[in-house]
Amino acid sequence: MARDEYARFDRPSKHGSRARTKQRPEHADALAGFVTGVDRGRYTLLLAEGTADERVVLAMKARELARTRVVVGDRVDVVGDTTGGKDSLARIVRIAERTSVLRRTADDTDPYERIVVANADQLVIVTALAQPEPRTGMIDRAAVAAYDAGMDVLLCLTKADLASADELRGLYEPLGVQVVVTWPAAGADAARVDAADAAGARPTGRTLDPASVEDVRDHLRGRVSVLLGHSGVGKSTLVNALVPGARRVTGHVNDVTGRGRHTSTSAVALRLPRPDGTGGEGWVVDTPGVRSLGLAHVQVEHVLAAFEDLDEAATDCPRGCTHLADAPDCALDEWIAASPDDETRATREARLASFRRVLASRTASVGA
Ligand SMILES: Nc1nc2c(ncn2[C@@H]2O[C@H](COP(=O)(O)OP(=O)(O)OP(=O)(O)O)[C@@H](O)[C@H]2O)c(=O)[nH]1
Ligand SMILES: [Zn+2]
Repeated sequence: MARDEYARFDRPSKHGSRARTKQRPEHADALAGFVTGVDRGRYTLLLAEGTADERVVLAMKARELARTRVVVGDRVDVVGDTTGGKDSLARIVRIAERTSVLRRTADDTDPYERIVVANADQLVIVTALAQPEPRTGMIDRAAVAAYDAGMDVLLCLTKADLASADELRGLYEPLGVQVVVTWPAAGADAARVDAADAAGARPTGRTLDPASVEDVRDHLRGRVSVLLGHSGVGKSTLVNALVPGARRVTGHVNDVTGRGRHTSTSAVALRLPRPDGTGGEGWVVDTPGVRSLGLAHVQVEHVLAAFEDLDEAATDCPRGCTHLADAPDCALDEWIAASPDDETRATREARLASFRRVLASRTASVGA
């Protein structure tokens, strides 16, 4: 097991992060890079982002980092051949302190929860409204993992042409989860795509309604967002709509394109292009193969911290309170009782019910 997987992780403070680096200031000439892909010990980095010198560089880890995991989203320092030329290989010598870490669950082949993405701001839970049916247990668990990591949650509901989003909105909006909805563009394309789908050709080039895609883009702008979703929910369709020509821009060997299936199970960061095609306005990290996120390490207090009002109300809870519905003397029940009027009470009740449902999913069996 890599030691850093279990190194203590300090949540970034809402009042600014403490930038400190433990490493000695060697390699003063090192350049800063952003890890966009990892493939068998080779790291794809973007250097000089947003400048005329911006380039994609392939790198390996320096020997002193042999036992340290470098993941997509990491901010690193590199030395050596940083030209990005053909056959060039740079060396990663430092990893910046992470502001967040998102872990995938342990599974049969690997008993450890591993970090899959570092420094992400937001988790985008992509869920189809039908085909396949939405599973709130999975959404709840993903939300808990995100809140524990100090990330925001965006619920992206796809296939709105097939079913209404009202019910899911009602479940998650009380939590303060942002909800966006996508659906296919109307027109001749739809018939062609349906025929291709019926013939089993995939992934298809289904075109999403441009306004619905813009709405998603508005929520991603300027942030690092991790996209998580089960197979078939339309995640590839969405990524292709958000990042046309992703392969060309990022130069990955294992990224997502409109023409092939995922060939890798590793995460990859794709840059959201600006409308004029210059530079980027945020990153979307696709996580093929990640089915659910790790919850074993989750601390209730971390999750609670994501909800300011509940966090404040819970200061009167008994020591070690689980804050769940069956918790004796939980101050959150008192908070409801103390509502100044009926409307506030209804709002608080919905919020607490959502919070408790999400929190309870932590201990529910996987695959709920
Ligand atoms: N009706 C409908 N179908 C959609 C929509 N978006 C995507 N699809 C279809 O849903 C199926 C799955 O879409 P993908 O984009 O391949 O889904 P995915 O989540 O990437 O799944 P994997 O490729 O298995 O990881 C395809 O047949 C799409 O054409 C939508 O908004 N409405
Ligand atoms: Zn409590």
